[in-house]
Amino acid sequence: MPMADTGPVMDIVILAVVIAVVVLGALSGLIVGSRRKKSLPPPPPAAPDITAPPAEPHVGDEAETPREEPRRTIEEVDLPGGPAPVTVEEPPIVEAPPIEIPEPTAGRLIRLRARLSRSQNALGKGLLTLLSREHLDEDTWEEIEDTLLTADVGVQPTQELVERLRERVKVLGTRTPEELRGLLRQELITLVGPEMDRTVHTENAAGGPGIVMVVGVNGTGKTTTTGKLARVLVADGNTVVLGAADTFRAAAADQLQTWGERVGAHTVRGPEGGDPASVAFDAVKEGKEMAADAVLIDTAGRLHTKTGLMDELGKVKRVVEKQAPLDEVLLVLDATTGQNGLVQARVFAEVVDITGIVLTKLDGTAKGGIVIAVQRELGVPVKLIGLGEGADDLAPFEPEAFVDALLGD
Ligand SMILES: Nc1nc2c(ncn2[C@@H]2O[C@H](COP(=O)(O)OP(=O)(O)OP(=O)(O)O)[C@@H](O)[C@H]2O)c(=O)[nH]1
Repeated sequence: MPMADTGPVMDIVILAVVIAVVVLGALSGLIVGSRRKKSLPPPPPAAPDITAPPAEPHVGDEAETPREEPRRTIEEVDLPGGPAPVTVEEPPIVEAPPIEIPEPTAGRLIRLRARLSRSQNALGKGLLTLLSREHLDEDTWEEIEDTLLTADVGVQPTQELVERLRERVKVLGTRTPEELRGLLRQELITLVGPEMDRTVHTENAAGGPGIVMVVGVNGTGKTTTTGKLARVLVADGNTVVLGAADTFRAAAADQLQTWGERVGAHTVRGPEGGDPASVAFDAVKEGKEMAADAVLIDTAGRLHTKTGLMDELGKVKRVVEKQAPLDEVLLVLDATTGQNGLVQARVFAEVVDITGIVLTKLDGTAKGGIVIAVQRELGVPVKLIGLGEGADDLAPFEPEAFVDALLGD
């Protein structure tokens, strides 16, 4: 058989075998590669598993130097035994609010007399002008009566005053302006009641702090008056503890505390809406522990229902009196509310035994005669009067100085 015929066939067979070997080799390489890949450990998670529970801290964890810590240079590193740099830490300067020195109480009414100018014009000057008329006829006396009524003196006191004036003018005969002024002054002072005890009782017979409860409708100036009274007492050399028993409004307690801080008086307060009686109790307790001269208790004055008010004030009073009797119960009335003020006075007098009245806002009214009317209504003296929003605009009430201020110079 000739060799030339089988040559090309053999070439093809050889080529096919070579290709088969190469393909098999490549395939087996791929399989091994993929097996290797599958056997590699899974890569660590990029971020810690936040769903896992937090690991317990281990001893020494905190000792690790945080990466963020700046590298220290050799100069900054302490050598053992070397002098440690002394870093003196300045204590933070906490500035205590400056304690104010309130104005002395003596002569306050005289200083503030000009504040009564509206009452002065309506009452004092009005009456003096009428009395200076040439003929004091019936009409003039009626006008005098009207003037007194308009200034809220009240019906009964007005009639008394007019009667007495008429009588004395008739008896006296002569009527110089000075004489008339003198007569009016005397009669007004008599009407105001110079003999009444107007001391704000802050001394306790048993030697503990005097306990003063301040009551009145919200908005009359009750909290402000409690704060101002604290100043009056501090000005007279007393130490005072304030009880913010008006827990109905948190702002009222803040307001009282601010008043106290200004004169260095400690304020006892409770949670908003808390029990007023327990605040009052604590205030008296702390006042005793601190050996304070006086404890002033500011109360809430919601007049929604008389029963509610009675319950609340009655409870405060009872709870306080478990420790010591009340020395003073001051009713705060807004002089600008006129007859409404008298209605309030009646309600409060039924609830607690009022021992003194504070008439506020007398600076903004022509109705200074309310002093006379309210005393008549309650049979209780006006002890303090408010003549402005300033911290020391609360004056002890002095009948003579008051009448002089009404009549002007
Ligand atoms: N012009 C004048 N304003 C006064 C006087 N006394 C108090 N006031 C003002 O009356 C407003 C009411 O006073 P407060 O002391 O907040 O009244 P409150 O009765 O305690 O009422 P609550 O705080 O709601 O319980 C305030 O703006 C006081 O500055 C006063 O004698 N003259």
